[in-house]
Amino acid sequence: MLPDALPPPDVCCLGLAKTFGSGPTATEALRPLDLTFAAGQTTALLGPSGCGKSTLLRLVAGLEAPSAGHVTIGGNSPAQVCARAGLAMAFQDASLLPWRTVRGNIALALTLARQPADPALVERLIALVGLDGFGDRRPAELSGGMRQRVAIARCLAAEPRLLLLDEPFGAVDELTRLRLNFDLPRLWEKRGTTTILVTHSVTEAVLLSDRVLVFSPRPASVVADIAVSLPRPRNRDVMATPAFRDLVDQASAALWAGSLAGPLAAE
Ligand SMILES: Nc1ncnc2c1ncn2[C@@H]1O[C@H](COP(=O)(O)OP(=O)(O)OP(=O)(O)O)[C@@H](O)[C@H]1O
Repeated sequence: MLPDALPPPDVCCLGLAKTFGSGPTATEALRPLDLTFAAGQTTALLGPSGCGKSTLLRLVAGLEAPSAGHVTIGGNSPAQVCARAGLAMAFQDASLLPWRTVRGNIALALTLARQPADPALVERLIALVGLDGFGDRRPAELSGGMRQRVAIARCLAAEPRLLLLDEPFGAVDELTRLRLNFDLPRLWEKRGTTTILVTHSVTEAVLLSDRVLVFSPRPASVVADIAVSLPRPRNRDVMATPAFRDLVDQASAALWAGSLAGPLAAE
């Protein structure tokens, strides 16, 4: 079955916990968490560095095994969803194949999803992420921000129903980042993608998402769950509204309060 035929999934985390290692050197990254990410929604995860956001994303992607609890994606395990190419993830580090061109890296996502080659789609994605004219370049010939944009395009190629983005715009320049913040949600909305996004930018979290979850310092627990019901599509005008600024203030305050309550406060 092509992923197109699949509905966007709910993601449920039940008693999900992760400790790396054991004994005195063990690192408890996640306390048991119960969380549901609604189908078709975009949720941003905000929290101090090292609190466990990437670990949560990796558990949802099935790249790490939980120490306790489990994840279901539309009722299936992460492994089952991966096998049907229903899930794609973009990491902080773009992890492209160095011997393939931009075009080749993006097209590979279709091959891996056992979908037919679609050169026109690949060109549209290259344009979407602002890389017109760079389709024949190899990763080593691109800047870090350009490589991240290739990784985003690759993620979108197979039209996954679940998109996991781990600081995907970290190395992207401010102007391009803002443009991607406006353009990408339109694509997700059209496709009804369930999206979970880790970002360090409070503004970006509010701009992109339907919900912002703010985490405490490690081991991560949710300190605020903020609904973002700003109208879509969002643009620069939305950012100037009192409602937008109020949401940014709420998320910043929760981040700050969470950090004071957590282990960092004792240092
Ligand atoms: N494979 C691993 N082995 C041991 N410890 C790990 C491993 N992966 C993550 N950790 C630890 O788990 C904790 C959470 O890491 P994680 O990468 O999830 O944080 P994060 O919130 O995504 O941080 P950042 O915002 O800086 O990317 C950290 O203390 C980290 O050192």
